[in-house]
Amino acid sequence: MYFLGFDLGSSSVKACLIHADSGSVIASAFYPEREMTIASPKPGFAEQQPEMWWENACLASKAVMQKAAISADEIGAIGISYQMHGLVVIDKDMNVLRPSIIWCDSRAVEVGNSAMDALGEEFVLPHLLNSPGNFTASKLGWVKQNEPDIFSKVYKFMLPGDYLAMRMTGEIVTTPSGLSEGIFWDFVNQRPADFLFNYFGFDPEILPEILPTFAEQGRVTPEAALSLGLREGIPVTYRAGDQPNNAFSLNVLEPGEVAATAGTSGVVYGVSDQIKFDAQSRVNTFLHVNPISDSPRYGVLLCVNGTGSLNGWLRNALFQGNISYPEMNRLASQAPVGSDGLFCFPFGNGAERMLENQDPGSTFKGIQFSRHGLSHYTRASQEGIVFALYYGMEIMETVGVSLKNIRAGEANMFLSPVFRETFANVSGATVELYNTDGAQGAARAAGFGLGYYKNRSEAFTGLTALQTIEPQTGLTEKTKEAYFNWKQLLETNL
Ligand SMILES: Nc1ncnc2c1ncn2[C@@H]1O[C@H](COP(=O)(O)OP(=O)(O)O)[C@@H](O)[C@H]1O
Ligand SMILES: O=C(CO)[C@@H](O)[C@H](O)COP(=O)(O)O
Repeated sequence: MYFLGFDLGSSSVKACLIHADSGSVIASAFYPEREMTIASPKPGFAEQQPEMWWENACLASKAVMQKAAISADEIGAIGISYQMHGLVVIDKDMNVLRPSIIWCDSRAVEVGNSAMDALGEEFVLPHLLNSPGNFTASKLGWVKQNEPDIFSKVYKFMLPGDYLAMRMTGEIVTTPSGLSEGIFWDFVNQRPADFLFNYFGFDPEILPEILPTFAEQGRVTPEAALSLGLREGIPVTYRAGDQPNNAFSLNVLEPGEVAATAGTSGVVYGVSDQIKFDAQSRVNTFLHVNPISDSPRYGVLLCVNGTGSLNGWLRNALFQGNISYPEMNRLASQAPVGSDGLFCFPFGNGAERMLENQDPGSTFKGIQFSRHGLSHYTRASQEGIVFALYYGMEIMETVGVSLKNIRAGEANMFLSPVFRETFANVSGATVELYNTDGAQGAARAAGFGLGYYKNRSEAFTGLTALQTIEPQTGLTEKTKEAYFNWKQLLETNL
């Protein structure tokens, strides 16, 4: 038997087919080759067309099936991971009513702040663990206030992964973890937050059916099977936001375990069995996904929006697309630690939660024409992203999350030696890089959702640490000094 995982990222849709018993990857593919478009029709807006996600999912699925050369009858289940906090709205015929307002769109910040003021922090925080901020509920509130004609046609709202699953199965379903990432979940009453629906004036009927994360959530329809190159009737048995899913992929399930990723966004994610939250919502707490524990697990997450998005922007804007990421990494390694005093602030991809939803834009500081060249720009960008992540990690530590040992997939910006070494040197943490990614994790999770795997060792057979990066004596001092200067500049300029 095989399991098929999809990861709907902001840059591409990845698909991965694994063998159920050995856990080995049979084939993987992603579409498109260059990052998907994020449209910004107005400053602070970030939108993607759900149809584009579906088309790329179909291409990735067909490519995997072609590479694997197995019969689709042998696929036991499908799992889905997806970019979080986005909003998709559909009418009663399942037509999408407007482009998706995605996670890094900043338009709803004021809507969320007004909700927080009206409902009162003392009430909101214990129930939602976060401000409604810029999350899905506030985005839906924005549509209601600004696009009443569209809002009046909304039959259901959903998260990006719920949409992908709907296209596969025809079922409109979500999960408690998904509702928590949308800030629709009341942690006190362990159900959708009625008071928030009342505040925004949302009819509870627009909520999709709620099913567990690991369970059958629908079966591939004949029409979808044709588009995906699969067979009808394969069950979808798992869906989760890409950050809890990244943690799952790395077998980060229990308290004290920590995962990281550096895709379009960069995230550090710590698991806890205690409710921990930041009163300023600079780091966020959502329901984690854990198939082996009867009691809830929580994921405390810091997000830097401008991670791979900055790296991709540099590639396109500075190098006009004529360079590969490995070449950029080589260039970065030619500049010294601290980039000879060139500092980059990577905040050019929407409201940064860690900066209390300010959107200062990205800046390079300290440019000296006779000293700095392309290698400095490339290194300063990678260092700036790591410093921003570490700035958030310091906040996580104040919330009680310990960050000594961090697991990540050997993927995205963790492929860059400068990036991963700077990460270990500034944080003092040991970083373990594994042979996995979000699509592979979603495939393994589908096996849990089907009931095929019963425990961690069955589900994670073949998951291997490829390398361990320890802080380097001699470089930690210099890296920390560069971070200290970066942080001072950030705080004086905010
Ligand atoms: N070899 C590499 N070195 C450094 N960064 C890379 C490399 N390959 C890809 N990336 C970065 O990873 C980003 C894509 O990561 P990915 O995990 O696919 O994102 P998402 O899940 O958001 O779609 C790219 O924008 C790019 O900046
Ligand atoms: O907002 C967050 C996490 O809270 C982002 O991590 C999104 O989930 C998008 O992820 P990528 O496209 O960067 O994987």
